[in-house]
Amino acid sequence: MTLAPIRFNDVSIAYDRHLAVRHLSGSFAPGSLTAIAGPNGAGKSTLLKALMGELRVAAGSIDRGGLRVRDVGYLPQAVDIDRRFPLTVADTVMLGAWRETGAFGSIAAAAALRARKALTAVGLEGFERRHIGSLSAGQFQRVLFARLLLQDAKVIVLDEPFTAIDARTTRDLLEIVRRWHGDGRTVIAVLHDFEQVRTHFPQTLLLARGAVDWGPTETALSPANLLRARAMAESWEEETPVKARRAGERS
Ligand SMILES: Nc1ncnc2c1ncn2[C@@H]1O[C@H](COP(=O)(O)OP(=O)(O)OP(=O)(O)O)[C@@H](O)[C@H]1O
Repeated sequence: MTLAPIRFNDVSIAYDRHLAVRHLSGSFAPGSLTAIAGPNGAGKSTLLKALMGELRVAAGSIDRGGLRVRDVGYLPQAVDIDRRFPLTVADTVMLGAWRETGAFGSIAAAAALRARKALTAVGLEGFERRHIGSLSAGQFQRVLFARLLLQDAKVIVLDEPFTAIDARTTRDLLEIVRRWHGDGRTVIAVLHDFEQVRTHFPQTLLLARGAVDWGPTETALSPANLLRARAMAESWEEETPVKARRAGERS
């Protein structure tokens, strides 16, 4: 599996004129397993959305190493996924194979077989006909991992995949992440649990709008870096009132 790095070249991303990510440079090496960690509002989801082409960069550039966005396996945050569609578990997993079957084409028997295997791999054998709206949060996350298995992407991007997921499901899904890494795929995951990051993710981007550190996890999550990230978060929380106070002082 040959891949080029995914490079961020001095990337800034804005909502209106508010910069959510500032001057980020660095790269995800092919086959790397990287956590993106940082305080609330640090720009982690924003970064993934820009990587997935959902947001345009305000400045700088993202080089996806020749990959098309549709070739990346992407799992958005659970809150961004609508489960009210009248889809079965099998239909949802099959969406991972749309490149082979065509969005409206007849479903290839081979892909259907792979879907069943993927469901077995995530511990949901026999769930094919269940409606996705009837699943628990953990079961639904397993379905979405089965869909990623079917998609067979070389780069996999996960946004808080284990939030509100129980310990057993998390352990099973982390095992799938470990296998993806073993296959040589590039995996990037936004995570909040530092212990999980330290145990399972060799590389970390510690983000606080800008990069605090990006490299081996042990170094990136050093106490000094975590303090810096917290201080940066406090400074952007205070940004608006400080400006207002200064304006007031001058008048
Ligand atoms: N659609 C939007 N419109 C305007 N501002 C937004 C939008 N989405 C996010 N933001 C702002 O951009 C900043 C970064 O948000 P983002 O969701 O990327 O952070 P995050 O690091 O993923 O946070 P969390 O850990 O809380 O999920 C925040 O200040 C947020 O309020």
